This record gives sequence, structure tokens and C-alpha cells, in this order.
Amino acid sequence: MKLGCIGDDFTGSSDLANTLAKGGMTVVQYTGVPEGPADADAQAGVVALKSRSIDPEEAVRQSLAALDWLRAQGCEQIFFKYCSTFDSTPQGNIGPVAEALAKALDAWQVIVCPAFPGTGRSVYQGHLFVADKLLNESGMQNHPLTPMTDADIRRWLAPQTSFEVGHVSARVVFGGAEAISKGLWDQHVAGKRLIVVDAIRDEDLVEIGRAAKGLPLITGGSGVALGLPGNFGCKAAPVPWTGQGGKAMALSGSCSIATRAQVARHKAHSPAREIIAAEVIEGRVSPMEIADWAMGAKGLPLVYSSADPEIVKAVQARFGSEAASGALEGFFAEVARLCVAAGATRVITAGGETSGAIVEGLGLDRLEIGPEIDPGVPALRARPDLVVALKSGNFGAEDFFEKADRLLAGA
Ligand SMILES: Nc1ncnc2c1ncn2[C@@H]1O[C@H](COP(=O)(O)OP(=O)(O)O)[C@@H](O)[C@H]1O
Ligand SMILES: O=C(O)[C@@H](O)C(=O)COP(=O)(O)O
Repeated sequence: MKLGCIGDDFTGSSDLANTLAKGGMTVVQYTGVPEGPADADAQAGVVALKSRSIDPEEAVRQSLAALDWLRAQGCEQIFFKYCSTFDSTPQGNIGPVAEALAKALDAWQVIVCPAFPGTGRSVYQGHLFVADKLLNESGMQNHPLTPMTDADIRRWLAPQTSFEVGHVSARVVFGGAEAISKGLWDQHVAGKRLIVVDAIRDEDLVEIGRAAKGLPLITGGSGVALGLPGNFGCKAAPVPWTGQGGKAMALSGSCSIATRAQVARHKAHSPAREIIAAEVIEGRVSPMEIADWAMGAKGLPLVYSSADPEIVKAVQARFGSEAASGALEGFFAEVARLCVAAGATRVITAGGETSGAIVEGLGLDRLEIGPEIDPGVPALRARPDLVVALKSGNFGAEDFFEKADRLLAGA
């Protein structure tokens, strides 16, 4: 295995795996640190952790364990994947994990680049934009777990790390790979170790990828991986896929603007069942009742707790945000487990934390990467009789759920 990746959540890991697979690499996504060796033919391996919103020390511990395993598989370069909206708090976990990996790898010029132009995320003058809005005005300021209230990535990252945070500006990036390498070196000489690199277009990311050739550690969103397959001699190629017939279902715990629009569209003409957080927390609704409903429903049933920011805030004020998230994630995982045990063969999930809980609950330890459904979301094969799609909160067109189901089924 040449490229070793550590993803801080499961949807994000499949987003990165998707970019690498489209670039022609053979990629496998692993759930947590595998016990055995990597697949013999994998050129890249993504160890998916659920470390984005946990205690920073534990996130570091898990990430270093993933690093040890990836190094033991012979990886020449390590990629730490976090969210293209830089989801983190003043405590972490992007800073602490990047710092620990850099120390372990003796990496000094560490690129920090969440840009993903294909989904509207760009970094300019160190500030992160979502389409035409600054990050802190994009809806991400209301995220249930990591509210992003400052678009200046340098300022947001600084309190998370003891390293100095540097910057390579768009003006330098537009000069191409050599100019970027010089920009990184200049920042290194100035004592900066985590270096935010501007990127607005895919071309910028390809040049940043070329400049990253040979660096021990890269950090960012999946966009900055665009140029990496080429560094390992791979060329873009169609990703093979065999569809899966049978019973499908969708589960959504994402409260993002994009997911709420997808839920609204789906429930206008397909079976949908809302999960009320208080009913879950107080035990007034059971996973079995919901699984029975989903297995009995026609078409693509959707089970969702996705709610507007005021509703989420009220739930968190009443029960505490960890308790609310934990209860809902556990509930979704159990519904998925019951449905798969009853014969569901296609499972579509929305939300990073939600998807992580479901994949862990289903015990899916290895995912093969299929073709892209919408930017950043691939079809995944978990077992000979089970395929899944893990949608990042803010990804996907409004008709994502039906589209994902068609592709998973082989259309
Ligand atoms: N109605 C709700 N009230 C409170 N919290 C919720 C509600 N619905 C979902 N959540 C929680 O919000 C979090 C959403 O995070 P996540 O699944 O990562 O979605 P996204 O990808 O949009 O960030 C999860 O922990 C989920 O359990
Ligand atoms: O980089 C991204 O935006 C995604 O790959 C990702 O990590 C999204 O996370 P969630 O929105 O929590 O699913």
C-alpha cells in the first residue's frame, strides 16, 4: 500500500476514497484500525475513524494507532482527512491530530487545505467559503456538534495547536507546483509548521497535490487528494460496479441545510417517518417499531430526525447535546441492524456521525469503493449481499436519496 489515509469520520473517508478511486487508485476503506494486514492489491487504504467530535486525547490515540498500522503496510505518504467545512472546536480535533501525526512522521511542511470546489468549498486569503458565503454565514454556524463561527481557518486552527500556523496565498498557488513548494519552504523557514494553503479551483488542488509529492503528511478535505493518484503513477479510470437488487432504506440524522432539503423533497412523494428526539431519549419509540415500518413500506422508505436549528437547540438545551446525539445515533444504528437482519440490501445514510454509528452498528469492517453518486459520495459494497452510500451532511443534489438508490441498484 502506497498512500495511507486517516479519516476523522465515515462519510468523509468515503469522500476521500471516492476521489482516489476516480483518479485510478485501488482503494479500500476500513472501519477503524484493522486487525489483519491490508488487501494485497490496495494502493491506498483509508482508515475511517469516528474521531471528529470525541475527546481530543482519544482522537490522537486512535489516529496514532491508525498511523502505526498504515506504516506497517508500507505506506509512503499519510493523508489526514477532515471536513471541507473544517468541522472542529477550539479544542480540536484537527489541530491535535495533525500535530501528533506531524511529530510522529517528523513532518515540517504540513499542508492544511479543506478546499473542495466541486461542492462549493474554496479557501481564499485563509478564509473558507461555502459557495458565495463565508463559512460562518453558510449554515455551519448552527452545526449541532461543531458550530463554525469563524471563516478564518488560520485563526480557527491556532488555538487547537502548539505549532505556528502559516499561509500560502492564492497568488502563490496560481504560480503552480514549484511556486507552491517554494511557498511552503518559505513558511517553514519562518517557523510555521501547519500551513493553510489557498485553493479556489480544481487546477489549484492538482498543483498543490504535485507540490505535495514526497511530503510525509498532507491534511485536508478530499479536494487536495485530486493530484495524488498521479504522483503514484495512476491515471483516471471508470470505477467498476455491480448493482444490488432487493430491499432499500434510507436513514438521516443530518440536520444540515442540504439534507433537510433532500428530506423535504423525498417525503413529498415517498414513504418517510420522522423520529422525534425526545421520544427516543425517553424510550417512547422503539427501533423495532421503526424497522418494521421501514421493511413494510413500499419504494424507498426514509427514517429521519433531521430538524431545523431551533428544534435541535431546544433538544440540546433540554437533554444535553452529547446525550441527544448519542441516543439518536444509537437508535439509527439499531434500526439499520434490525432492517439488515430482516433482509435489507441497500442502506443509504445521511450525516457523518450518523453514518459512523450505523456502519459500526452493522459491523461493516471493510468497504469497496464504487462509482460516484453525487460529488463526494460513492456507492460502496460492504458484503456480497449489502451495498451502502454514506452521504456527508451538506453533499448531494436535492433528489439524492432516489438517485443513490438507483445507482446502488445498478441503474
Ligand atoms: N432532531 C435532532 N435534535 C438534536 N440532535 C440531532 C437531531 N437529529 C440529529 N441530531 C444529531 O446531530 C448530529 C448530526 O451530525 P451528523 O450525523 O454528523 O450530520 P452532518 O453530516 O450534517 O454533520 C448527530 O449526532 C445526530 O444524532
Ligand atoms: O469534506 C467533507 O465535506 C466531507 O467529506 C465530510 O467530511 C463531511 O462530514 P459530515 O458533513 O459530517 O458528513
